[in-house]
Amino acid sequence: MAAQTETALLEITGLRKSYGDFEAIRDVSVALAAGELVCLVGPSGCGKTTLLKCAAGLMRPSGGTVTLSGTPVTAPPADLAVVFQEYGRSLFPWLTVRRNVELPLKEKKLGRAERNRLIDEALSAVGLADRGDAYPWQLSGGMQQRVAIARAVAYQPSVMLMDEPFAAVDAQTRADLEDLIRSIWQKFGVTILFVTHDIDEAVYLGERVIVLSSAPTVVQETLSVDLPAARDQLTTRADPRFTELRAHVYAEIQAAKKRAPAPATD
Ligand SMILES: Nc1ncnc2c1ncn2[C@@H]1O[C@H](COP(=O)(O)OP(=O)(O)OP(=O)(O)O)[C@@H](O)[C@H]1O
Repeated sequence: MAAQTETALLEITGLRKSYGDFEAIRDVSVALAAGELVCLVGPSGCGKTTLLKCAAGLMRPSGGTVTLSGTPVTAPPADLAVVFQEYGRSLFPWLTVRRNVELPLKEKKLGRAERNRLIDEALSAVGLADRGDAYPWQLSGGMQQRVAIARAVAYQPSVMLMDEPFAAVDAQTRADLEDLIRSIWQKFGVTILFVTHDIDEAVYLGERVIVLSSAPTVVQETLSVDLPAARDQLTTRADPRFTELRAHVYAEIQAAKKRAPAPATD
């Protein structure tokens, strides 16, 4: 663990969060090395969104620390992007796809040519090179989520935090978007922390899967996903090792749901 800490890009240490008397997160430590793709799963209501908001500097934890490249995160850092589940609410309907992707780039002091290059590259990475002039409401849900992903990619963050980004799309689109995330991760080398309640998705996407307990939440287990890096919806999901890993994570989550929380130590 010590070696990982030394090289961590995003480091969450001893994180705690209570809402009034309700103890949501008791003690969570997660460290991501640069270029890792890590999935976070846990029972419903265990605090996945809370954890991500604290990691993004959008919410102040009750205790513990978050650092990005060694710098404490107390507000949303410039080199971090978040993709939320509700793409419908994260895109501006009165702006075209291009303008939506461009919006956060305006904060960076870039020339127009460079800005356009980043927008083009991001839209083509998500397969929307020819839809730049469309408005979000003219696109399907899956396409709108691609726009939200393109916006994050164009921003060139060192870390992308994704909060159940595919929960609201149909199964076929979801499979396509999962493959899109793997390809973006491989192409841009971005570090990704991906939150999902879907066990299959976590195992399919992640190089590591972190299983959280029920609230008050602790890390129940960290699992290394020893599947080949080149993943494919048919062959990977038919791989006996995939089945083993998903059964293991499923059992861990069931155990987490049944386990009575330990009394607080402080
Ligand atoms: N602003 C708030 N005030 C009070 N309680 C809250 C608040 N936000 C979240 N909670 C509670 O904290 C716990 C964790 O919520 P959170 O949304 O982080 O969980 P989650 O794991 O993302 O849930 P899900 O899997 O259902 O999306 C839940 O019990 C929730 O009811």
